[in-house]
Parts: sequence; structure tokens; C-alpha cells
Amino acid sequence: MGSPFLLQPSRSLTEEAMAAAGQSQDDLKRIAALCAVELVRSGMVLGLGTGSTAAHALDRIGDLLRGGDLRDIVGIPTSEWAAGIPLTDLAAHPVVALSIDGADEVDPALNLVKGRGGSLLREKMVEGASRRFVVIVDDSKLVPRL
Ligand SMILES: O=C(CO)[C@H](O)[C@H](O)COP(=O)(O)O
Repeated sequence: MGSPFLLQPSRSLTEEAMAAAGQSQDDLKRIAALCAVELVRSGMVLGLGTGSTAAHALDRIGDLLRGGDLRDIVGIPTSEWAAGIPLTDLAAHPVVALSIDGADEVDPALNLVKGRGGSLLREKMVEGASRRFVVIVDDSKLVPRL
């Protein structure tokens, strides 16, 4: 994996603007998750992250598979939630094309902490084997320092 860079799906919203736009924190998690799912292609081996933000991405991938818009996807889970995505493991697929996961805090240099969901070891194994690792967070996870 290379250096981290920031992909922003939408402008940063204050709590006030979010309320005015009718967007909850969970809506923002889903928007970030859907942005990451745009990177998924048929045939990929995916790392499936843990947590409420990652779950939005997995739900969308599951829907796209069921609708036939994605095919031949297999996922390596880091939690029990896999949204119906066919599963595999690192023994069968030691190289993962893309992992998608959330984080707990992200600083301005894109250093982050994660693992509050209790899956840190599995996440490190799967995401460490990934060619590309996309971290999806909403504004509430951005902090001035870790
Ligand atoms: O690292 C994680 C689990 O180990 C989660 O991705 C992190 O805790 C964020 O969770 P959520 O999306 O529910 O806020």
C-alpha cells in the first residue's frame, strides 16, 4: 500500500447544516461508504471491514451482487456481518484487491486509530494483505490530534 490520501465525497457539513439538509450522522456514514463502493469491480477479492460505517458499504456490495451489477466477488470478513457476500479466507486468497473499513479517529495527516469494534487483529491481517485499503469516516471522526 502507498501513502494515504484523502478522497472527499462531499463538502464538510456542520451539525447545523446537516440538520438543515436532513442528514444524520448515519446518513453521512452511508454517503462515505457508497463512495468507497464505487471502487469495487467484479472479480475482486475484498476485505470486509467492521463497524456501522463499513456495514453500509457491505450492504451496498451485497445489493449490487444480488442485482447482478457486480459478479464474482468474494470477501474476507473481519466481523460476523457480511451482508450476503460470498466469503473466503486468507489461506485461499492471500492477496486482497481492496479492503474497506471504518476508523475511530483520523488526524489531519491521515494517521488513524481503529479497532474499537474489537476486530483489530483480523482487520490488521486482512487489511495488511490488501493492495488498496480505503478508510471511510464521517466528520465526527476527524480530530486535530490523536
Ligand atoms: O475499527 C473498527 C472496528 O474494529 C471500526 O471500523 C471503527 O470502530 C469505526 O466504527 P463505526 O463505523 O461503527 O463508527
